[in-house]
Amino acid sequence: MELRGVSVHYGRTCALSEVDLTVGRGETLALLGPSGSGKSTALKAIAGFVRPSAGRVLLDGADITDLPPSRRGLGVVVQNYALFPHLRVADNVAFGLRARRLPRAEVRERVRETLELVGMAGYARRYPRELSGGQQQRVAIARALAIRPPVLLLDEPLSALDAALREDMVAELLRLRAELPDTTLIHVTHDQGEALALADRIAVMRDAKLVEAGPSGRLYHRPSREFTASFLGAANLIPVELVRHDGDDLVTVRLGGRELPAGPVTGVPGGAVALGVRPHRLGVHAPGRELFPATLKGVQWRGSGFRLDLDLELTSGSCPVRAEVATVDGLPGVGQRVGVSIPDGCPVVPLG
Ligand SMILES: Nc1ncnc2c1ncn2[C@@H]1O[C@H](COP(=O)(O)OP(=O)(O)OP(=O)(O)O)[C@@H](O)[C@H]1O
Repeated sequence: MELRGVSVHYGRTCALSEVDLTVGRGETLALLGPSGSGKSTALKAIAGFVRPSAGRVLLDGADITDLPPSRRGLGVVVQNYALFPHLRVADNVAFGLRARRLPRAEVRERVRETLELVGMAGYARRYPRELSGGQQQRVAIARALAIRPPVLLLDEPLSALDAALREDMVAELLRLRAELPDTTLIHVTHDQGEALALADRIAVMRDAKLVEAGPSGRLYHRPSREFTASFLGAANLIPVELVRHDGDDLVTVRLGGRELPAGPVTGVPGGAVALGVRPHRLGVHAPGRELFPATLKGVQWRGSGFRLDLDLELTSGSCPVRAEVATVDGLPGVGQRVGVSIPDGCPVVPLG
């Protein structure tokens, strides 16, 4: 599946701006970004629900930009499942097969197989209203998969479910993916955990543009853009000065008058840079000579640990950061000064 320079406008709103993106066969891609960044619009352009104002959509090298959705042969699952309420589960799943005029015996067999695939074999005769939200979502996925589409498009398929059910469904989607190794999955989400759990590659979107796309591990560990570092893994971005390159992609940076080994560094030009430090990698202690001085601004207990809001004191001014720690025993109270440790080897990203 390929998008080549695809733009979409709704009236005067530009919802997608010159997006280039390729997804390989059998690959799972997450389109990740904040609300309104254009993720759903990108999915709709692939499905054929909106017409690009520029660019082309290709499937297996063939240009499908001008084909109506029904002739693209793709599977689509949207946020609120949209099952046909007056049809039983089996008839919902059979819908696309009957539209393709498959023989009855084949339809019956395919429905049985597909319901089994999503763990809903025992529910064929129920109506959608007799199912839970998670079960309805499984049926919606079965309905999209029944025609064995080469590409399955999922638009926030888990957003209507509660947190526990969402985690079960992530496990379910992973299992499904293993059973359908040739099916390409494109998954729209604003949840970075879901994207990291499910996707081989992630495409990060912001303000109608593709910020960066790449293998999930690379994007998490070596983001090359500030927005990727902060959105994927909620890294603190601490402005630093680049002192020197130490070979490969390692560097030395200066922070608060001290030098610190850092990297990987990806695609940093001459401009301003920041250290991307995940909240769980910051250490917070009583003040000490080897530590960076900070003020403790707030403490939130999160059950499994604490979230601390701090103001890191730098020569250039203060920088708000967030830390996640297991305990606050021995720490001064809110409003007091603390010491922060920053590990070596944090990624460096260009600012802006
Ligand atoms: N039918 C429409 N008419 C006008 N503007 C639209 C329409 N659909 C979306 N938009 C606008 O286009 C932009 C991108 O919307 P889109 O739904 O693609 O974002 P998204 O990243 O999927 O957001 P969310 O996570 O909230 O669903 C937004 O500014 C939105 O307000």
